[in-house]
Amino acid sequence: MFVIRFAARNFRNLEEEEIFPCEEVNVIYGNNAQGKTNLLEGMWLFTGGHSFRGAKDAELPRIDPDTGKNMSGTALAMDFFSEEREQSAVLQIENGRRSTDINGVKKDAGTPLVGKVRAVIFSPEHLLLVKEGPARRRNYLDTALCQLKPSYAPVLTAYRRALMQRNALLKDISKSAQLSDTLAVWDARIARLGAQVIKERISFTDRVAPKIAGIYEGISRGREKLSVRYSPSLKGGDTLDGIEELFLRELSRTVSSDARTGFTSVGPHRDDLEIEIDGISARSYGSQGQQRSSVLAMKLAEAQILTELSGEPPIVLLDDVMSELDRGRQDYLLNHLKGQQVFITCCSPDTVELMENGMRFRVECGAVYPEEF
Ligand SMILES: Nc1ncnc2c1ncn2[C@@H]1O[C@H](COP(=O)(O)OP(=O)(O)OP(=O)(O)O)[C@@H](O)[C@H]1O
Repeated sequence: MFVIRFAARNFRNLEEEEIFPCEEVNVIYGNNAQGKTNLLEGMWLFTGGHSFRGAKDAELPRIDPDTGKNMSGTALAMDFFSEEREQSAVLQIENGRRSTDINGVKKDAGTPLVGKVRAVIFSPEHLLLVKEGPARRRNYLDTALCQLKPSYAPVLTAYRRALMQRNALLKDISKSAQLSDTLAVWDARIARLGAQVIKERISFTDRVAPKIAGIYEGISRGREKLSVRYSPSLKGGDTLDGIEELFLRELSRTVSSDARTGFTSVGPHRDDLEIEIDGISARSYGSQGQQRSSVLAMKLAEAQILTELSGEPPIVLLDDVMSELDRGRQDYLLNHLKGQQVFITCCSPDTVELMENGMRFRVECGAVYPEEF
């Protein structure tokens, strides 16, 4: 899919702006705090999700510089090509509430947009995927899997609920020992559901890992190798039954220490995705540029998976991705991402000069100026 036209009115610092991007790479550049990210944020909202910056809807309308209050009439519009036809959507935000108009059908909510416009976003916050602890990496796998396989979400939710119940029971067992009989019921449930979660995550990782490796090879110009591997807290067990059996054994082996802490110490909620560059941990040893490149590769691989899923590539939004990348890596992003529409924000006009094709837009004080090559 691709965006044909995007317009914003009274959104953040954008008063009344409209762009007609190209189908390939679009660079949005300008000094700090001019409105580049605001533009990407506006486009992202058409996925039906929350702001990728964690902003509340009430923060999105333009603040009147005279009164300091939110202005009314905040609206975003997007014409896009998807499912072999031109479509249009309008998103209005008033008093912290969203309403939509999709191809002329009005709805009093933002949710009807979900699945209409598909996008992948990289923002500086996503660097935590490599820099922080395993929870963010598990979340990367779970989010992708929920999109890829609708049957995964209920299994994951049921696992989390069962885990909470078991943890609550563990805390009570320390006060009344006869409750330990009930534990077996939860152990059986957790082992069955947890085995499914692990199995799905392993097969997703096997599917996405070669894509991530291939993209990283392109970004680093073949100089470095990135590998991602699922790292389960339960070692061994290949089949669903095998993992379930192993899980049950481990739950019973760790029960006394778990009862002391009130927390289940083994299972998919403790697993990780190992990310290594040339055989060493990207988290512990990776440079800023390597960590950035790793997350980018993971995000671009997510776009490839979404393409396989829906039959058309999502739009790719890359916010502030260029800093800390050398010219070779910048060149890859500007000139070698083919077959999908990309929006990249950056500050430096020097970076823009590397572009061989595509469109560029300069942003200044909330105004967007398309520029000729
Ligand atoms: N609701 C709002 N109303 C008016 N202005 C806003 C609103 N929200 C944010 N801004 C202004 O938008 C500007 C920030 O825009 P944005 O985050 O897009 O910057 P940017 O161009 O991406 O900068 P950087 O390169 O530093 O990331 C700031 O000047 C901020 O005050």
